[in-house]
Amino acid sequence: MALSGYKKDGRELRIFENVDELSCNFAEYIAELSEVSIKERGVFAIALSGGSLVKLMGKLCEAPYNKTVDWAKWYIFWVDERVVAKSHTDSNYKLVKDGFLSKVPIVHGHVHSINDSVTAEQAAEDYEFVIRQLVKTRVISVSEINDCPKFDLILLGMGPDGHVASLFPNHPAFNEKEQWVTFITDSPKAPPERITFTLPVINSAANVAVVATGASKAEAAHVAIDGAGPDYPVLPAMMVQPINGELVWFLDIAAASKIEGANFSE
Ligand SMILES: O=C(O)[C@H](O)[C@@H](O)[C@H](O)[C@H](O)COP(=O)(O)O
Repeated sequence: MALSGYKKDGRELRIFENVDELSCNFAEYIAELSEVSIKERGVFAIALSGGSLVKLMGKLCEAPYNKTVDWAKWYIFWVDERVVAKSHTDSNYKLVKDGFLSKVPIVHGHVHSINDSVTAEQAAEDYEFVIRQLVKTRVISVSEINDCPKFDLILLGMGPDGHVASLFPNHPAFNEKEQWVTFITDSPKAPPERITFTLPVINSAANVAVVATGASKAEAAHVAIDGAGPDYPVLPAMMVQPINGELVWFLDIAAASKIEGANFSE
C-alpha cells in the first residue's frame, strides 16, 4: 500500500516505503489500464522508456498477471531508444526484451522497435512513419485536440537531472513541437545518439506514469512536482502534463524526500 497517495496540481503522487511495494502497485496499475483499454478499444498500446523502470515492471511477468493480462492485445513501443544495434547492451529494446518481452506471450508482430541499421535521423523518421500507419488503423488512438497519437499508456523514468525519455534540460529536442519522434546525437547521458518521442506526443497520451526511485532523484522530483526555483532550468519532467490524460508519479521515500507536503504517515 502506498505510504502516501494524493493529488497535487492534477497529478497523482504514489509514494512507497520501498521499491518492492512500488513495483507491486506499478504492476497492478499497468494491468488495470490494459484491461480498461482492451475493453474500450480492443487493444493496448504502451510505450516504454529504458532505465530502471523495466525491472520495476517485473511483477507483471508473475502470477496473477502472467495469466490474467490479455497479452495478445498488447502493442509495444519505445518512448526513446539509443541508436545502437538491438543486440547491444545499451539497447533499450534489448533491455525490454530480456527483462519483459521474453517472459510474457506478446505477439512478435506487435513489438515495434526502431530500425537499428540507419542513422539517428533516419531512425526517428522511420519510427514516426510506423506510428503514423498505426494511428491510421487505430492500433494507436488519436488525440481529440491535436493530430498526435494517443498512446494508452506511456511509461517514463526520470534522470537525476530531470530528463524524461531522451528529452534533456536545455536541449533543443525538448522544445520540438512539430515532429512526433525526433533524434539527438549529443545526449548528455551515454550513448550520445538517440531517438525520442517529443513532448506533444507524451502529453497527448491517455495515461502517463513517471517512475523515480532513489535519493539521486529527490531534487529533480521536488523541482518537477513543486515547481522550479529561480536557480533551476525548466526540467523536462516538469513539463509532463497530459492535456487530456491522467498522470501518476510513482516514487519511493528516498526520491520523494524533498517534495513539499509529502505525507509519509498513512
Ligand atoms: O534510455 C534511457 O536512457 C531512458 O529512457 C531514460 O530516459 C531513463 O528512463 C532515465 O534516464 C531514468 O533511468 P533510471 O531509472 O535508470 O535512472
